[in-house]
Amino acid sequence: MSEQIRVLLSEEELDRKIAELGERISKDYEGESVHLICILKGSIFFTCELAKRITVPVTIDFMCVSSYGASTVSSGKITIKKDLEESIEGRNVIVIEDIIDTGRTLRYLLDDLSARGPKSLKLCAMLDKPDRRITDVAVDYTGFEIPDEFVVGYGLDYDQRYRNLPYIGILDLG
Ligand SMILES: O=P(O)(O)OC[C@H]1O[C@H](OP(=O)(O)OP(=O)(O)O)[C@H](O)[C@@H]1O
Ligand SMILES: Nc1nc2[nH]cnc2c(=O)[nH]1
Repeated sequence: MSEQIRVLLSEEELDRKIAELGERISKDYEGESVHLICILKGSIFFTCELAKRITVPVTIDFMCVSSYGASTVSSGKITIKKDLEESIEGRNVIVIEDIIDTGRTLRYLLDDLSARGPKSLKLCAMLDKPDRRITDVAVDYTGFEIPDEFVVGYGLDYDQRYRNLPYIGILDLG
């Protein structure tokens, strides 16, 4: 096995960008509070770091969704594997994703969550692969646009491994 990982975004670059996003969110919600929805599993690291950089009151909940169909081919149909514990009615919700690729997951979440009556609903993604988009979805806060490469680290996995890398790397399967 000769998997190799090439650094795409260093820990320092990620730290700086997350601090910037935290500042923007804190300004946008001045005088209010925000309810962060962390989409498991990939977004755990990003959500934790971002939450630390937000200066308005923050609450956090978790949701896990997945595509189903044949094991390697997503049918594009999404199901909820773990739902939120708290109601989002009347709250300023920000959905936190590690990556937006085809856009299917965020499109589904936007439609599902907006029907639950939040006061506001915004999307925040650490990484965006615009070349892969098949459904139009507007992301309010984006960290980095990246090329169409398979990336790991900072929450992102390959077969459940590499989530703990402190940087984002391009995986070369050799
Ligand atoms: O824009 P899309 O094409 O819908 O892809 C993006 C989704 O794919 C990844 O999740 P994954 O299913 O790999 O689960 P994980 O976060 O548990 O690794 C990622 O965390 C997003 O939720
Ligand atoms: N780990 C990982 N998951 C993804 N889901 C969609 N794109 C990617 C990617 O580049 N890496």
